[in-house]
Amino acid sequence: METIYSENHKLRDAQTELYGGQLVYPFERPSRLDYIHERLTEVGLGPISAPDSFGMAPILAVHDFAYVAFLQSAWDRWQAAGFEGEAIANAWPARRMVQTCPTHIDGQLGYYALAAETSITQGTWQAALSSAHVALTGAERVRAGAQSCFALCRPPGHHAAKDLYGGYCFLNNSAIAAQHFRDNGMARVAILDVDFHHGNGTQDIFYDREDVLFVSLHGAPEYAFPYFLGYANETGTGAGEGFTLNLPMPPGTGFDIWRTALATALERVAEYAPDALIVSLGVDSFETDPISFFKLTSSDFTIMGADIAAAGLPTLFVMEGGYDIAEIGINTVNVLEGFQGH
Ligand SMILES: NCCCNCCCCCC(O)(O)C(F)(F)F
Ligand SMILES: [Zn+2]
Repeated sequence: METIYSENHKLRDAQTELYGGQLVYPFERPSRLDYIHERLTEVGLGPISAPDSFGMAPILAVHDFAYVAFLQSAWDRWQAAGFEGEAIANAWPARRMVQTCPTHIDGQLGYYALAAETSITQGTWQAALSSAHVALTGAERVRAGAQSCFALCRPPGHHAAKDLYGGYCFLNNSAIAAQHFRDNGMARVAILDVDFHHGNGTQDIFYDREDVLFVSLHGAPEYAFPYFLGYANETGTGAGEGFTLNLPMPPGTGFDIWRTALATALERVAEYAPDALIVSLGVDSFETDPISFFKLTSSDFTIMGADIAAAGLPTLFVMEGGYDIAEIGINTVNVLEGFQGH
């Protein structure tokens, strides 16, 4: 299986994340991809190629123009406003307030942020754009006939909506790839999100559409970020009714339960009969992930990959989360090796 990868991810090098009332070194750190890259090379999964550039059109096919303009200028405007630290939202249009975008950068951060843990820093925009181009290059490989491809994306994307960032995400790589498939001849695309966290952004982007099926296995929103989307009763709206399937699971869920949910998810995918499958691949369902509460083991990830392969669909894997960094390489590549059958 070929991997698409760019060193540009290192331009996203935030030094602070708001966690437990403290500013800590971010869980979503550049070294995550070093461990995955090292494991890919160690097992010889396949060639590792640089992304092509796709400009801004595929990004603007998913994200609002004003939001993209905000992301491009936020850091410079934050600095120009005289703030010392990294750009972090601290005020939101909460209940019964108006959803009007303010003029000041401090207000705009809160208007566009869905959470406060994620800072915007020098290089964040460039890294996010490059990450989307990694996903698009992987999509092109699948379009050109590859049975599978791994888009080693960083920063991740599945929390980003058309006009929202947060949860370490800025541009929704999987959604951008799905829209690219749709804009280039595919009638139906399925997105399977196996990251521990609900892909609220991906769900939101396609929620009223029947041409992209969204299926997610994740920590129950009563207990897990993003908390405010991901319930089983969210099934789509309008033309999209029935084209969102959420499979939330409680703290302590192990692979036996998790695998049953995967089987349900893959049944829905088979019924939908898409032209391609995009897997939002986070491995934070791992038993010792520091910010999650599922109990999958490293060998479970191999079985996960094999189960996904059984769907028999052209498959684009898009990297999302995973924070037990010493194990992220093994766990991620186990999925890919399991998918390939060796
Ligand atoms: N007390 C825990 C607070 C966690 N706050 C942020 C969690 C973000 C998860 C990001 C991710 O893993 O879903 C992605 F795939 F997007 F990277
Ligand atoms: Zn996650």
